[in-house]
Amino acid sequence: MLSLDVTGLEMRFPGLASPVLSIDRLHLPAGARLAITGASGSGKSTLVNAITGLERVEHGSILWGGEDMARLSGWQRDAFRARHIGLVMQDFHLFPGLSAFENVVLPVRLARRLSVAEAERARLLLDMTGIARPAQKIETLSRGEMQRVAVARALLSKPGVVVADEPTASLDRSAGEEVADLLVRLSREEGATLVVVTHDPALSERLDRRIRLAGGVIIEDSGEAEAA
Ligand SMILES: Nc1ncnc2c1ncn2[C@@H]1O[C@H](COP(=O)(O)OP(=O)(O)OP(=O)(O)O)[C@@H](O)[C@H]1O
Repeated sequence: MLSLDVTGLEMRFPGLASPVLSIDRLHLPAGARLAITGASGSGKSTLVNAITGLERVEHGSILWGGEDMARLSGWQRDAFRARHIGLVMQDFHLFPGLSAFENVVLPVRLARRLSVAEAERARLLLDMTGIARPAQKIETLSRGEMQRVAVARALLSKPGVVVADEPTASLDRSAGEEVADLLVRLSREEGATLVVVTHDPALSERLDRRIRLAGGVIIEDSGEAEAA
């Protein structure tokens, strides 16, 4: 599992006078579980894009276990993400035409030959996420099942951190609760730090710490005392 240290982070976009994100300091110990909340436009996705390396950071540092994401080139960030960060997105990002199993192993297969141990782990993760038929075509699964496949895929390479962006937003309540359960339980069992952007109180309340953004600034932090 990886710790996170964000220092002096400022994200700006062309044409905007002020930064859309401005974070002086955010420390997350390895294995912590953080919820990022805030109104629409408050900077949640920009923060996720910065800490996962999807967006280039020009001001500040983002240390995952000591490695500064802000100093890596584009392809180095992609490699770091593939190796260390499991991503779960609101709209699943699964590939139709492929089975549940094929979706879980696709990122590995695109990078290298799938080992017997990885194939075995993919089957185990699908079992742990309650997907009974790994050969079922992904487009025939329910939305809740699709997101559970995405959770299995995120965990396949034993990432040190799992980052989920609104993972329950497009699910009904019971499917959302199942996915929330899985994310919290499996990230703990697999020893991954967990960072979740969510509007869903049922999910954020299950995490150890909540921060709230407004105008790109952290305005509430339930863990400020411990983190100081
Ligand atoms: N590429 C961009 N160019 C210009 N402005 C941007 C860009 N991306 C984001 N912004 C602006 O940055 C601010 C923060 O956006 P961001 O998507 O991070 O918010 P959010 O909290 O994730 O919102 P939501 O909950 O609606 O997804 C918004 O005002 C948005 O318009």
